[in-house]
Amino acid sequence: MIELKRVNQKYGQTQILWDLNLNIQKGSRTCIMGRNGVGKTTLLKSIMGLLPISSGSIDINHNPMTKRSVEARPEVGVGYVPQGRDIFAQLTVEENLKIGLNCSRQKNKHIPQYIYDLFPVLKEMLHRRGGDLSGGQQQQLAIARALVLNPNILILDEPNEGIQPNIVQLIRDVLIKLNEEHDMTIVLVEQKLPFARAVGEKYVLMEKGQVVSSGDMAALSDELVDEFLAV
Ligand SMILES: Nc1ncnc2c1ncn2[C@@H]1O[C@H](COP(=O)(O)OP(=O)(O)OP(=O)(O)O)[C@@H](O)[C@H]1O
Repeated sequence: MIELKRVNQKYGQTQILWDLNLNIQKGSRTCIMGRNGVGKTTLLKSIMGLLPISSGSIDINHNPMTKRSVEARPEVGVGYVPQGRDIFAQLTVEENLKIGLNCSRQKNKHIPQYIYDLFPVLKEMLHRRGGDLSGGQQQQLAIARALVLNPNILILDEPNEGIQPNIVQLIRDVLIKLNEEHDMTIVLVEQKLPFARAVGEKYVLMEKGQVVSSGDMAALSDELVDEFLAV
C-alpha cells in the first residue's frame, strides 16, 4: 500500500502539490487522472523519491519513505516505469534489463522467465540495441525492466503515450494479469478514459496539485469527467 499525508512539493518557488492526501490499497489497480499540468507526474516522482517534498509523509508497504532515497524504493518492493520510458538507446535489450537487476541486493541476479512470457518480443530481440526498437517495443522493455526485481507495486506514468493500438491492448492485458495472477498493486497515470476504465478498479482525480475525488471506477460519473477531465 501507499499512503501520502499532507504532501507539499515545490519546484523552486512554485508550489505544485498542495497538502495532498492519497491512499492506494494493496492489491488494487488505480488510475490517477487529471488534466495536463495538474501534478500527476510530480506526484509519481515524489512517491519514487526522485523529487524532494517540502512537507508531509510518504509510507510504502508500511515503511516510512519520506527521507529515504530513490534507491530505497526497490527495497520495499516498488517498480517504476517513467514517462518517456528512459530506455538506454546504446545498450542491448538484455543490458537494459540487467541494469534493472543491478538495483538488487539479492545475490541470485537473473531475469525472471515470466517476463519473457509476458513480452515474447523481448526474448527475440535480446541482443538488439534499445534505440533500434519501436516505441511499443521500448515500452515493453521499460515495463520488463521495472519487473526484474519482482516488485509488489508497479507504478507507471502514461505507458500508452505514442503507442500503437495492438501494443496498448497488450499492455492492458499485462497489467491486469500482473494484478490478478502475481498479486501486484498497479498504479498508473492515464489520460485516456477508455483505457483507465478497462484497467482501473479505482480512480483518483487530481486538480491543481490536490486529490479532488477518488473511489471505485464504476462510480466515476459523467459529471466528474466533465468537471475534472474534459478539455
Ligand atoms: N522541473 C520542473 N520545474 C518547474 N516546474 C515544473 C517542472 N516539472 C513540471 N513543472 C510544472 O509543474 C506542473 C505539474 O507538472 P506535471 O508534469 O506534474 O503535471 P502532469 O499532471 O503530469 O501533466 P501532463 O499530463 O502534461 O504530463 C506544471 O505546471 C509543470 O509546468
